Amino acid sequence: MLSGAEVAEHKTRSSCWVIINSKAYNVTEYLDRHPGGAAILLQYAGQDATVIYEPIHPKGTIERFLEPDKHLGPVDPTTYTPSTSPEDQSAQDRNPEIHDIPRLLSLCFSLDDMERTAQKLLSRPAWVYYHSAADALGALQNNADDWRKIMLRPRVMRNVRRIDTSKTLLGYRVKYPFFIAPAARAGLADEDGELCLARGAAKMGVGYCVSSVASFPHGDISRAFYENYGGSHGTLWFQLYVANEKAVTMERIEAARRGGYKALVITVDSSVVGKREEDERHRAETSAGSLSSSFSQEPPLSPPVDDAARNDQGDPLPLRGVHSSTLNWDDLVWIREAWQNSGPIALKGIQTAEDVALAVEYGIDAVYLSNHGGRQCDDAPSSIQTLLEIRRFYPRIIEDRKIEIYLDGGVRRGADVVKALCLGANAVGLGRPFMYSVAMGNEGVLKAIQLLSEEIETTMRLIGATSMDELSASFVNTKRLELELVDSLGALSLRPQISSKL
Ligand code: HEM
Ligand SMILES: Cc1cc2nc3c(=O)[nH]c(=O)nc-3n(C[C@H](O)[C@H](O)[C@H](O)COP(=O)(O)O)c2cc1C
Repeated sequence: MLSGAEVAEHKTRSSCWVIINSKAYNVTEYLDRHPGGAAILLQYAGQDATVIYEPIHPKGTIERFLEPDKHLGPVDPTTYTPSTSPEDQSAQDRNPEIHDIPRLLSLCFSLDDMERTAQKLLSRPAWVYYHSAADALGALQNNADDWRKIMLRPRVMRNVRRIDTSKTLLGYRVKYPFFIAPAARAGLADEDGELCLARGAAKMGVGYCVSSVASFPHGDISRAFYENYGGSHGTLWFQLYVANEKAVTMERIEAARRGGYKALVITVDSSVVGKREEDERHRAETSAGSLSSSFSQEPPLSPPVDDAARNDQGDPLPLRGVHSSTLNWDDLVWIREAWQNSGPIALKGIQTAEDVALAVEYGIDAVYLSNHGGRQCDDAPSSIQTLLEIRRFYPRIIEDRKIEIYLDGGVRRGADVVKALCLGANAVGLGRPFMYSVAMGNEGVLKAIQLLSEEIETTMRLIGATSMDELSASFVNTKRLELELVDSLGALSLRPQISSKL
């Protein structure tokens, strides 16, 4: 068995070991391949990294990615102090009385109630990861504020006894005009993570767009969906992050095809990962805590200047360059080829009318307006504002239904969903609310869907609409938000396309 002192000797770029769950690993050769970058590994070189490793890696990551000969075996736990901190335990571990999920759910009357309950249940790293947003939180705030700037215009004295909320999304029937937006690492909230979401979506007949960065293999998630699928309502999409390495992207597309995912949703707003300070602060705090209690008393190692991870061509990646930063419209050619016509293709993260027009030109099936829940570009517009921009500058795109339009960001009420549909969206996604629901397991997911669908039906009755086809712009007053629209658009293409480096 190794000792903490032996591991601590390997703390440089030329020999880098880490301890995770009382086992040592040699990550020297993995440094430049590590998707989270070499710097973080070097920061923990020679030390226990469990506390930071656990919340951000799906189970089985080491077994999958690190060659067996790099698994160095157990480390004597008496020779170093494992880096767990009390605040990283889930509230359930700290307070065993918080375990009556049915009781907790019976006290939730809105998605906001569910969020407050989830905050009590989730571990601190999970809460911080789900809750955080970029920089000064401007885009996050826009998402919350803009729904309130649109008023409803209720029509009365219409027979609204029967309401039909069903729709066809990218060729598949769903019971409600909302879907579960892709969000990474549901496994932080519950050990069944994405499986809870897949079961819930299939049972309730809604859509689920599964993240590239799921806590479970994509085959297991689609199995959980199809085992619970009634055969008539519900659909499963695959969200694709285009990776720095083409081979990784091809593997993801292949997993989507094999798993029977019905649409490929390519995220296009993540050339770098946004600067999420709540997340970074928490990591820094836990890393400081773990260092003070761990074997080594040295301060964290600053990564050497030449430490930046590199892409397929050997170019250094941008800061937080976890996904491809060269992705451009030309790449759609090879992505389409790899997808082999297995279903429609959507672009997620579109934030301007110009890019919607380009997507139409490129023959894309759907645009998914989103600022990534305010986690990427700060001060980006809300998706509902982008929808108004399309209505003003390209009304034909909406009138002639040239492309399906999805959107997300800050949707917390049935009324928000109805507003988006009145303005021409096909359906809306919800990210955080569903991650919070997973903290309450399968029942939590069902409850979130139930709460939202009831609110949609109530809003439709109160404005006097009985089906999705009846929803129109005459039910909303958008004047306040329209005052904030740009006066004119930019050129469709700002500069000649750089040719793909992938
Ligand atoms: C020991 C072997 C390790 C392996 C095989 C490994 C593997 C991976 C993989 C596959 C990802 C990408 C996950 C995804 O798709 O998002 C990832 C991301 C990441 N890893 Fe590791 N990792 C290891 C150790 C560590 C350690 C010790 C730390 C920290 C001390 C760490 C920090 C991170 C971070 C910060 C990310 C990026 C998360 C994000 O922002 O999305 N990793 N790692
Ligand atoms: C914790 C978390 C993880 C996310 N992971 C992904 C992801 O893996 N892929 C992606 O395209 N979008 C991701 N998103 C963005 C969501 O798909 C969605 O755009 C956003 O959550 C919508 O805003 P909302 O949380 O206010 O509903 C993530 C969002 C959150 C909150």
